[in-house]
This record gives sequence, structure tokens and C-alpha cells, in this order.
Amino acid sequence: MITHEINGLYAITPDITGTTQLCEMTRQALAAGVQYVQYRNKIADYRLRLTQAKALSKLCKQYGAILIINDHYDLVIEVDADGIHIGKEDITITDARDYLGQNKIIGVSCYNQLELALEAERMGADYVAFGAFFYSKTKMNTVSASIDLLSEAKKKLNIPLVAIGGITLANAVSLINRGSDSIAVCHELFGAQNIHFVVKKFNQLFFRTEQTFSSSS
Ligand SMILES: Cc1ncc(COP(=O)(O)OP(=O)(O)O)c(N)n1
Ligand SMILES: Cc1ncsc1CCOP(=O)(O)O
Ligand SMILES: [Mg+2]
Repeated sequence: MITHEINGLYAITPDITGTTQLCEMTRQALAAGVQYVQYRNKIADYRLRLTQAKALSKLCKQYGAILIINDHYDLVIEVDADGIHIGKEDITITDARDYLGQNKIIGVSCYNQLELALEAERMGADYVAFGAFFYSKTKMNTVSASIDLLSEAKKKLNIPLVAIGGITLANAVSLINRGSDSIAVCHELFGAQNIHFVVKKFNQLFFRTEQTFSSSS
């Protein structure tokens, strides 16, 4: 059974080859309070992916954080990560579940399509991701998702919603207010001069939003 309902800031690692630099940036994010990390590296070969994923797994365990691996289900087992994130070009939810079992988190990209999310929930996904909501410096050729989709999805789905794509400190609130449980961020976080500061600011956005909800209810 999955014990973690994804929420808050979800850090997506950048495409870098330097494992020491990757770990140092991730350590700063974890030390500042990041609880969810996705290891995503589109330029690494198998050996480098294994090295980096192992190092991140160790680091996340030290901080009690959840590590999700993008695309590569074999790595999840090899480094004892907490789950996988899959999209339309990756393995199916059924195959991921068969391979990983009930105790691993499966996150699924649903782009701008509510129907994909409803199907993903039926097939046993633990969270669904929508986006890109804004222009992304990290991933080219994304489809664009509207903020209204989040409110609609919030009404129809029971699993957590993650928003992704060009999310910054300035635009994140619009997504959180529309029902996004988590925001997945790469450039605004790992491209920052002060990662610690950015994590704290993102986390405050969630805290403020919760305060707003509870004071008006
Ligand atoms: C949290 C989250 N949401 C969406 C994606 C994108 O996944 P995918 O469509 O498979 O594209 P790649 O990341 O593999 O390029 C994601 N990785 N994480
Ligand atoms: C993996 C992915 N899928 C849609 S946008 C994106 C990249 C997110 O990175 P950034 O926060 O830098 O836009
Ligand atoms: Mg993918």
C-alpha cells in the first residue's frame, strides 16, 4: 500500500552529467525541505543514470524524502527508489505495476487530457500530472494545458494532481488555487542562485494557500 500522498513541491532534477554537482544541488533542496524528488536525466547513458540514481537514492533516504525515477522502471528496483513517473512514450501502468508491485508509487503524465487522467486513476496510478502550464526552459515541444483543467480534474479525480511546466514563484499560486496538490519544478529551482531560498518560498505558497482555505471555511 502507498503511504505517501504526493503534495507540495516536487523537485525535478536537471540534465547534468556531473554527479557531485547534481547531488550538491539536490542536497540543498532537501535540506531546505523538499520531500519529493524526481530523477530525470534525458542525456545520461545507462551507467551514468545508475550512478546518479544510486547517489540520489542514498541522499533522499538520509533526508527521509521520496525518490521517483523518470521513465526507467529497471532503475527503480536497482536503486530501491520509491516509484516511477511514466508518460505516453514509456511503459504502461499495467506493466509498471506488474513489474514494481503494489508498494511503489506510479505517477502518470496526462498532458492536457482529463480522459487520460480518469483512465490512469482506473488503472491504479498514484498521482497524475498535467502540463505544461507555462513555457518550459527544460522540455521542448510540450503540449499546453489550461489552468481550468485543474479545477475540472480536482472535481473528478480522487488521486493527487501534480502541475508541471515553466512553474515559477510568480505563477505557482494560480495552480495551487485551482486544485494542484503538488507542483513539479526544475528550472526555477535548480537554475536558482539560492536553492534554499526558492524551496522556502515555494513551501510558503502551499502553507499560505492552506491558511486561506481554512480561514474562509
Ligand atoms: C511530474 C511529471 N510530470 C510530467 C512529466 C513528463 O513525463 P513525460 O511526458 O514522460 O516526459 P519526460 O519527462 O519523460 O520527457 C514528468 N517527467 N514528471
Ligand atoms: C518534464 C516536463 N514535462 C512537461 S514540462 C517539463 C519540464 C519541467 O521543468 P521546468 O520546471 O523547468 O519547466
Ligand atoms: Mg517519460
